[in-house]
Amino acid sequence: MAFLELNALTKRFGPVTAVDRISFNVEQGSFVSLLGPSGCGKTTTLQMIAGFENVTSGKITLNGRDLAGVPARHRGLGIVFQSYALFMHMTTAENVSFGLEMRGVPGAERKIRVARALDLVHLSHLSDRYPRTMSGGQRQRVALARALVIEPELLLLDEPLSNLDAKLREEMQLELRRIQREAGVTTLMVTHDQAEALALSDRVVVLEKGQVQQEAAPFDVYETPHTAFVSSFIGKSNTLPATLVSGDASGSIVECAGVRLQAGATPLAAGPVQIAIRPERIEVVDDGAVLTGKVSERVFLGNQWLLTVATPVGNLLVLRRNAGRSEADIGDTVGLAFRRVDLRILASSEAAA
Ligand SMILES: Nc1ncnc2c1ncn2[C@@H]1O[C@H](COP(=O)(O)OP(=O)(O)OP(=O)(O)O)[C@@H](O)[C@H]1O
Repeated sequence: MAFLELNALTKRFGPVTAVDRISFNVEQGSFVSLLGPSGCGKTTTLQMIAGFENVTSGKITLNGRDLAGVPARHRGLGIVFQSYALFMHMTTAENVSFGLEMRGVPGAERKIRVARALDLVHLSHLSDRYPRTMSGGQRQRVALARALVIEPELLLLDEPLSNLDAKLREEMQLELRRIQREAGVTTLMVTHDQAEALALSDRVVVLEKGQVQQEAAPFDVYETPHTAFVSSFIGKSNTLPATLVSGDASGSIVECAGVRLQAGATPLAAGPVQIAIRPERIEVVDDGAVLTGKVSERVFLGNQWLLTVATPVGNLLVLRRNAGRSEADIGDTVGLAFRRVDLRILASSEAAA
């Protein structure tokens, strides 16, 4: 039995089904992200686990315990929200200590546990400071220490880094992972940021319109997306409508805008499909081009160039590593090539509907 189990969890607000029969597991000690666009039901799912929102149907089991009817304060959870909601009139140490006081933990033990939690988040030197005198990243650490000091069975994070600027956010991602590992706490994080989910998680659960689209390790979600939605939501992807002419476990042939292309393996039957290829899997080549096209846009990203190439099958994004020399320019004709396995066949959304 998994540590946290969601079984056909459903939430309806009147006619709106916000969460639609969601099922997934979280193993003890692991870090799982619930990832999806705005309005897909992430926060509602988290709120049901936390006990802040009633469940319409389905079941949540934590460490073998059915959470139905268990009030939020008895669920043993640590929670960090997007706005850290620190007590502004309390110092760092007082903020962290508060939850222990509420639970009647004696003073001497409180002191030891607060010191340990502050040490974990590297904030021991700021224990007497007030939140208003601290940076966003430091406040975020206080919020984490406050959630962890009660030694929760499960840590719930709702967009915990989204108030931080880009650079700090990257730093805090690494910190969050270190803290989670050191504390050994089972963690479920809600985010709309795919890069954050990939960087932090052991497993990613991708949600769309209240339903689980895919649940897998970050590498697998990126490399083998199950649907066109997952393919385009996680990383950049060129996704085009096509017709599957023939295909099996060894490879396939597709037709896209009248052009026949070799593609990867597929279990799907001949008919309408979508094809998807990552921009970094397309090479610009002098010989052996699969497609030829004209560069219509060029963006310099520092470590990479992002080209848009108008080809007979449509516009394709092509990502090239910056090797310290100039890149094909707007108006240039370029040859493009890719491995057939990198051209993935996905069920067309019309066919799947
Ligand atoms: N209290 C409510 N009453 C009615 N509808 C609600 C309520 N809370 C959420 N919803 C609806 O449920 C759906 C899912 O909302 P939810 O907040 O869970 O999405 P989300 O994925 O967390 O989005 P975001 O990233 O924007 O917070 C949305 O259509 C939302 O409008």
